[in-house]
Amino acid sequence: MSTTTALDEHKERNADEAALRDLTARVEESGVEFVYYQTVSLTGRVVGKVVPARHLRRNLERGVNLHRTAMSDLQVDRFGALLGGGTEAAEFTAMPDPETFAVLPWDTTVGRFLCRVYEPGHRPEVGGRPLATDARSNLRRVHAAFTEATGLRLRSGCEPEMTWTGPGLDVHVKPGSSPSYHVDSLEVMRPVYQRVIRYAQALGFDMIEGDYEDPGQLELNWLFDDADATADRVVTYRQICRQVARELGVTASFMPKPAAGVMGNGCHHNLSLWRGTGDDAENVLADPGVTEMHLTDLGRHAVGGILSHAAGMMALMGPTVNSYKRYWDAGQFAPSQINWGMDNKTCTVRLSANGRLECKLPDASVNPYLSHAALISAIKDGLDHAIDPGPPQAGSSYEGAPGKFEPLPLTLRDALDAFAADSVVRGTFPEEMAELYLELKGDEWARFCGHITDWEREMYTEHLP
Ligand SMILES: NC(=O)CC[C@H](N)C(=O)O
Repeated sequence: MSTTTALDEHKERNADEAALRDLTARVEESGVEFVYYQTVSLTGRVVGKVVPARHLRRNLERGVNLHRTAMSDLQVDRFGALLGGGTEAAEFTAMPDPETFAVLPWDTTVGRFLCRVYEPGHRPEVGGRPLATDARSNLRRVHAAFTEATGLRLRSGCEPEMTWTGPGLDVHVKPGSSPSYHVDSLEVMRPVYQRVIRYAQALGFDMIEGDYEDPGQLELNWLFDDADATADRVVTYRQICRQVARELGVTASFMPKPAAGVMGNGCHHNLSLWRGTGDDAENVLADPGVTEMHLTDLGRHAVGGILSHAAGMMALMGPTVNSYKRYWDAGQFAPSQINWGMDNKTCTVRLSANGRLECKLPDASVNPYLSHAALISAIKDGLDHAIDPGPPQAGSSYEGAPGKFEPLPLTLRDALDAFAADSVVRGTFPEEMAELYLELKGDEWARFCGHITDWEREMYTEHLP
């Protein structure tokens, strides 16, 4: 008995003769000699292989093998066991998506494809199925199912902030003052932002604006797009920044909260929902006839869905132990309560423009394939059940709590428990993925709990006179 698998379908699409001929000609013309076949692991790490470009046709038709440890964030847990690994040399099949071909601007002899990963054909029970822990292919499936059910597409614009440190990047900050938005601060970052913007543009980003925020913190933005494309760009953007850091001999950190008392590195997701395609597409969150800040009914329900599942999504939006320090340090424009507001930067969801919801939970260490998949499910739940988000928060959320929604979980452990308990958010992912995520992140939390910090040494050491 032979059945067509998802892997077969992907292979068939890639083997379209005319498209193959076009692409191989393009790659030849570009002068690329080496090709990265890459994807991301569950924690957002870019993984993959390099193959000489002369094997391009074969790789497009059959993919490349990727060892299972690459996709399962192999790490040693606190008992010394390997998580998600195993002793057998199981290989998955990484199939490139032809439309993602790009030439690396920092070395034009290298090209890259982004892939989706499948169980290998020879495993009878699962052979040819999408790999359950492949977040990139999961987002595409979740998004396609959402479109099928609602006729809508999620568009998203992400704003990753990050901290640059190293020789030549220090900015002197006078006590009580801030370097935010100073062009003199931006000047210090000139070698950084110029390279990042040039590389990003060469990789097809429509870069729109950038600014200097807190010490060492740079935010460079690009135009929003379909959520799948934006998630790919967030991952590529972090790759670009790491490359620029290597070239300049400095450090590029997406750590969510590098220091207390200054702003953390957020990665706000600006969301809109579109019906139709091309020039006829309309954003259903706003009524084009109304100029003052408002939401349509669908928009209100989308906010209701996001807020109802904010706690359940938190472990994906703030995926590290350090993420939670960003929410604790109230007053630094990261959310700390589950609420929404009209152009209110202290809320979980800010209506940042008519028709645009800014979800402020995600930080710069987010895996954008997980965050967008979760947001799609939360929004769908909001639309399906006409969830009312209540009135917008007026004034700062840092003082006093409006009581409609539960508080945000404020440690990774609490967030993991909320994720495990939220069947809508958890159900966005194959169970195997949800379980691996809980296992990996639970282990990260446990290792942190066992770590003795400087704060404890200072707090509990008896310094006798
Ligand atoms: N400009 C801003 O809104 C700052 C956001 C803030 N850095 C955060 O952690 O989310």
